[in-house]
Amino acid sequence: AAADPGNPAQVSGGGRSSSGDPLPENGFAGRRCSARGKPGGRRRPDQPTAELWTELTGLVGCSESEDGPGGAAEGRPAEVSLEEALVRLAEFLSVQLGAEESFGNSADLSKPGDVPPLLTVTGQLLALLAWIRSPRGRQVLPQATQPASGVQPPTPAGSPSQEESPPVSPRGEAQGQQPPQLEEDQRAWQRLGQLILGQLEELKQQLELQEKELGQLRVGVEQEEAEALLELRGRLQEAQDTTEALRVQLGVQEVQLQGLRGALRQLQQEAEQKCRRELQQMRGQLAGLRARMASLRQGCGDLRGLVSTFTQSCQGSLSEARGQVSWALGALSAGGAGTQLLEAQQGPPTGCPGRLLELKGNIRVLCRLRPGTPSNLVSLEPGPGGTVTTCYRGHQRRFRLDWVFPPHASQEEVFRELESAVLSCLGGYSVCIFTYGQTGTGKTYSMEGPPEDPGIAPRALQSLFREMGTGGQHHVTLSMVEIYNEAVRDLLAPGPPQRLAVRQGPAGEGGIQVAGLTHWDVPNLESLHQMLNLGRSNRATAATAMNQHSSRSHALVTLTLRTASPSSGPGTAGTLHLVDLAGSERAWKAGAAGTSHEDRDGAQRLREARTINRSLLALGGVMAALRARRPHVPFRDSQLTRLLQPALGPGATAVLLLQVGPGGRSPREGRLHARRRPPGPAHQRRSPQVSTRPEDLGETVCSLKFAERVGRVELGPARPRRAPRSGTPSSLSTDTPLSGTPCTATPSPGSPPSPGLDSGSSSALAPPEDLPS
Ligand SMILES: Nc1ncnc2c1ncn2[C@@H]1O[C@H](COP(=O)(O)OP(=O)(O)OP(=O)(O)O)[C@@H](O)[C@H]1O
Repeated sequence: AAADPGNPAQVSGGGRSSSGDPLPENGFAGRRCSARGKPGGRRRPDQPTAELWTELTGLVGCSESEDGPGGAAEGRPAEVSLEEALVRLAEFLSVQLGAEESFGNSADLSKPGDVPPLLTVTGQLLALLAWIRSPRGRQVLPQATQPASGVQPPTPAGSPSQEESPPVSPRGEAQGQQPPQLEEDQRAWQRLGQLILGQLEELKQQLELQEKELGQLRVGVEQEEAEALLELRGRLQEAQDTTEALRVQLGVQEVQLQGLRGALRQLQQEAEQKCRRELQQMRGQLAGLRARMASLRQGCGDLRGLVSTFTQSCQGSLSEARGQVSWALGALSAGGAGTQLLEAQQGPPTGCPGRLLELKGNIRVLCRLRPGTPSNLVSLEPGPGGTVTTCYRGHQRRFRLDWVFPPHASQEEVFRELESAVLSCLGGYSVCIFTYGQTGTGKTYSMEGPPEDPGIAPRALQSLFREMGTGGQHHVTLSMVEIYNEAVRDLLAPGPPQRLAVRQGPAGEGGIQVAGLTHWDVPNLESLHQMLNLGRSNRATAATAMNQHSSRSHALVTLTLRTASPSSGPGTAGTLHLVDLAGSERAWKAGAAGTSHEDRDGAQRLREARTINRSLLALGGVMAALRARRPHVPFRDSQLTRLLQPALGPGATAVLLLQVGPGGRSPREGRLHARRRPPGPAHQRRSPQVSTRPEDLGETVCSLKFAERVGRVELGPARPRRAPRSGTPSSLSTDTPLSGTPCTATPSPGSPPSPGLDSGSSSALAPPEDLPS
């Protein structure tokens, strides 16, 4: 149809040649050739629009050449029908339209002026195709293969009508005798062809334009793509670098995290351990505080007791003073004031020591720690109202005592605390000082002490004699006994120590009596020391001879101090008991026999331990009864308590010095110690090193318990005693002055008393005739 716009017959595919037409040169024939050269006749996607156009026009040319007479017979390209050509053109245009739309050049069909020519042309082609395929078209079209067929395709204006057009005759005839209708048709065809050609031209230009734009777009897109690709690659590289760096950082941070976690775990563990430790410490402190509170409560109770005792004592003293004053006034008014006042003045001295004693209380428990005591086992708060804390089998226990001496306390310091009690004997008070504790804890050291550093006994005697002066107002007597396996032996008796009988005194006289006990008059300090040495040597000799150990027996020294009574006055009789108690070891320990040849010794030790324990238990029982103010006090349960009855009776003062040390000797050690121990004063002996076994601490705890119990005992206010009018010395009895052998003779100074001693009276050591039965 494009080949010759002025010839509609060519468009309809009439079998004429296109001679003189410039288009068929590159028409369908060429297209056919290229279609053959390319299998399938498919158009390449990159084929430019100009080529397509050429191909299209070539198609029309081919069609025309095919229509020529005999053209197909000589190997010419196959005929293309008009319909096929139109179909292909429509296809092509619709593809083009699709391409335009895909570039976003879709037309706005609502405005008729904006409808693109390509769409109009395509629409007209489709209308033509529809007409060709319609029954009318099919009827007409075979005739239309001839130029004279008179086929009239539909025009945009709707003319000419197919029905009205006359039948098309062959071309030869039509050229000769063309009816006016046919001419009309031809003109219509020409107009249509021109219209189509114009539109195709316009289409071609648009296509070219679009191709150009497409090319530019492609280049732009490719450049953009390349740039974007480059940018993306750059970003990818950056991202990879960043990822790598982050990975490294992550690794480092993971390592740091691990370290931190480990540190955290360690910190947690440390904190837990610290918390546990602190908790334990706090528990210990709490337990200590509780114990302290309990002891404070107890101390409070004691203090109350002391206050009431003090009040009673004050009232007693006041009434006594009132009585004395009224008696003195009465005596004065009676006219015999001179002599009686003198006698009254010689009544019981109520000086400083006595009053101090009353204030301090009549049962006092002091504690002395031996040097070398491990502080992890026994710790203390020294001083008045001090405490001793033991740590035994993981349990801490605190004991409050009246006074606690530290390990470095001197003998002088210890005695200073006891001096007032000792001197109160001069005022008629009865004072008893015990040393109590395990073997090897320093009982003998504290009581006797070495010569260069004397203990309580020598200092007490010295102090008493210094206080008495040389006035000769006091009459001093001395007795010394030992209790071994419940046997009482007189250590000052002439000859080997004899067993003595202890009896209750006659009814009404009270107290106890020791038959045959020797009492020595002591004129001065030197004589006293000689007598004491005699007693110690007797004890040591006995221990050696009988395989005994001094610490397996209790030793009692009794000093009686009577004021020389004026003829009309009663005077006073004070007593000082110095008691070195046996070691407080338990029986199982003492009885733990070693080898077979030592079995006899073991049995002996066991018996000793039992009797010692029995006597100490009895002492504890007496203390408990006194504390509970029971009407019956079991003084008769042991020889020890019987002998101590006057010292623990009403109005007496008792001071218990508890010795605490690292532990005693084992029985085996004790035995060896006993065998090796030479006779002589205790201070001349050297005790072996004591053991520091923690299990020995059990003994210390028991001793402390005992001491604490004793500390709670109340004996009532201390009272001075009047000397009996009979003139006999008072020793172990309070109510009954006579309880032993009165000594009138005094051993000469410088020579210790002995059976052969002639000190002016041979009867001095003889058993008294008035010995109580
Ligand atoms: N405070 C102290 N300072 C220095 N040494 C002491 C002290 N206390 C005790 N000792 C020493 O400890 C050792 C044992 O003391 P001591 O013999 O007095 O004990 P003990 O309890 O009387 O024993 P035993 O019951 O066997 O007689 C002695 O060598 C003594 O010198």
